[in-house]
Amino acid sequence: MNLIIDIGNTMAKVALFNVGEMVEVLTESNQSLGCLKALCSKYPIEQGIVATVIDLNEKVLADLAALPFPLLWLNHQTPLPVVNLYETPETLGYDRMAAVVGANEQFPHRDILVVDAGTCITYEFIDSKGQYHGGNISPGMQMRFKALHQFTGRLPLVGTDGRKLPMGRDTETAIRAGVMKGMEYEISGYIESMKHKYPELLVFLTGGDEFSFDSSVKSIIFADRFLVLKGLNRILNYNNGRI
Ligand SMILES: Nc1ncnc2c1ncn2[C@@H]1O[C@H](COP(=O)(O)OP(=O)(O)O)[C@@H](O)[C@H]1O
Ligand SMILES: CC(C)(COP(=O)(O)O)[C@@H](O)C(=O)NCCC(=O)O
Ligand SMILES: [K+]
Repeated sequence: MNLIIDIGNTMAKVALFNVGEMVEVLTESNQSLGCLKALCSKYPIEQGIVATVIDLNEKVLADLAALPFPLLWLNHQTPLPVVNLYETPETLGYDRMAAVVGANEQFPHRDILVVDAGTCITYEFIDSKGQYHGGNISPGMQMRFKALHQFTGRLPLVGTDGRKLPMGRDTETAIRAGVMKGMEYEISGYIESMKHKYPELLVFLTGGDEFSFDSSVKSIIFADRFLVLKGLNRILNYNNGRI
């Protein structure tokens, strides 16, 4: 069995895969992978992979070093099942690469846009030849709410809970709509503009931020919350015997 660890700027996601099947998944703090010990005693794990976009603290590093099986640290030198055309592979966040590897595994000969809505919203494009071209980095939902509060004199910190209107009628709904409708229009805009260039485009939506889509593009969207984990599992299997 494979241990898959995706450490983001907000949350760590840890999953167990038995060949291609995810048998368990946990979301927890990215400051203490407390679940590792329990998982190691619960499953016969043979190997693991870690992708992190943050510097890990000493405790997490020690816990990972103590794992009793080979661990692949995903980086710019790791062999990949797709072509990486990103011009700065050494600065790429490999959660982004894992997301397209996961999408490409499901639809290997399609042009795909992956939208990952987490701390940041990232937009990744991989073409039908399996070439990852890169994409864009945009503020995530919580970052938008926090920024409006932190960088203004009087705006309150607003969250997703509460009245949702297309156009705000008071300070709270104005901020909530500005963030949530802004994200939806941004995402729809990317999809619409990319569909002109790639008419057969498929779209994956992943990441921890759930939000409804009531725009016309819903038909070509595949929601797959575990896309990064699936991509990491594929990369680990692709490197079998090389760890
Ligand atoms: N248990 C949780 N704790 C914190 N945020 C959560 C949780 N579950 C979902 N979220 C939402 O998911 C977002 C984090 O999504 P995720 O894709 O894990 O981010 P990242 O990969 O950037 O760490 C947060 O911004 C928050 O809105
Ligand atoms: C863009 C990101 C912060 C997204 O991370 P996340 O939202 O998953 O925490 C991460 O992929 C990253 O640190 N990237 C490095 C810069 C780059 O990808 O070019
Ligand atoms: K992520």
